[in-house]
Amino acid sequence: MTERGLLIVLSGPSGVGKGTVRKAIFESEGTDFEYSISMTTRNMREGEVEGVDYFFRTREEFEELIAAGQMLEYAEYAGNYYGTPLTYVNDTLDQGKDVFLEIEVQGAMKVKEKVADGVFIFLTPPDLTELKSRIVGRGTDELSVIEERMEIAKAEIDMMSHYDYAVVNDKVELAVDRIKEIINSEHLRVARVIHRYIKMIKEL
Ligand SMILES: Nc1nc2c(ncn2[C@@H]2O[C@H](COP(=O)(O)OP(=O)(O)O)[C@@H](O)[C@H]2O)c(=O)[nH]1
Ligand SMILES: Nc1ncnc2c1ncn2[C@@H]1O[C@H](COP(=O)(O)OP(=O)(O)O)[C@@H](O)[C@H]1O
Repeated sequence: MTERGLLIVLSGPSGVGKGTVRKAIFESEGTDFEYSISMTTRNMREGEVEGVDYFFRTREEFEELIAAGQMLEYAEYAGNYYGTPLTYVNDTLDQGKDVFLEIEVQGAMKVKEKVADGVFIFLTPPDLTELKSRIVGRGTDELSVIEERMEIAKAEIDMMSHYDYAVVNDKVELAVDRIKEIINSEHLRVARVIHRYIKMIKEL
């Protein structure tokens, strides 16, 4: 039997840089894990590609998949559904490959209930002033929405203690290196190494 892969969950408040750091991780050298493409009901943005950035679906289609038990987790965020298709994650882990999710906090907490041995990483801003300037700098939100997002972000930051690791996103390259180091060290945890040895011994 193949050893199951690791499920790695990167989460954190809106605007902290999850998407930016995730893309930088996948563009960097020496990463050997699979990205789980999420499903969403939000409109496709310019430059986005179906099946690359997201699987874009209608609310009805999304709700059918929820009802059929086909989502590992989902959350409603800014008026749209976002979720992780279950089959891809399960099949890929079963093949012994690591799977990487980049999702918001509510969804990450649901995954934690289901996959206790996942690696849960919380990306934090250096401070709240910097978080606000990143949300403002993105230029997609009006002032009232920014204030609302900041309130949500504070509540999200309160969830940090439920995670295994907190990584500061001060500089993207540093955050990428820290996350890669965490994943490498998780592979070296005694329980996983013992499992690998037992398997090797059985194959002798
Ligand atoms: N729960 C959950 N959140 C997701 C999923 N995919 C993306 N998200 C999160 O949904 C939020 C909104 O994503 P998006 O609309 O792409 O906007 P942006 O990342 O804020 O530019 C981000 O915090 C993502 O991390 C998913 O499958 N499940
Ligand atoms: N380490 C960083 N330093 C400065 N700006 C950053 C950093 N990481 C991300 N950003 C910027 O912050 C904004 C929010 O990043 P984004 O990846 O969209 O966040 P999230 O996916 O968490 O909502 C973007 O404009 C992005 O370019």
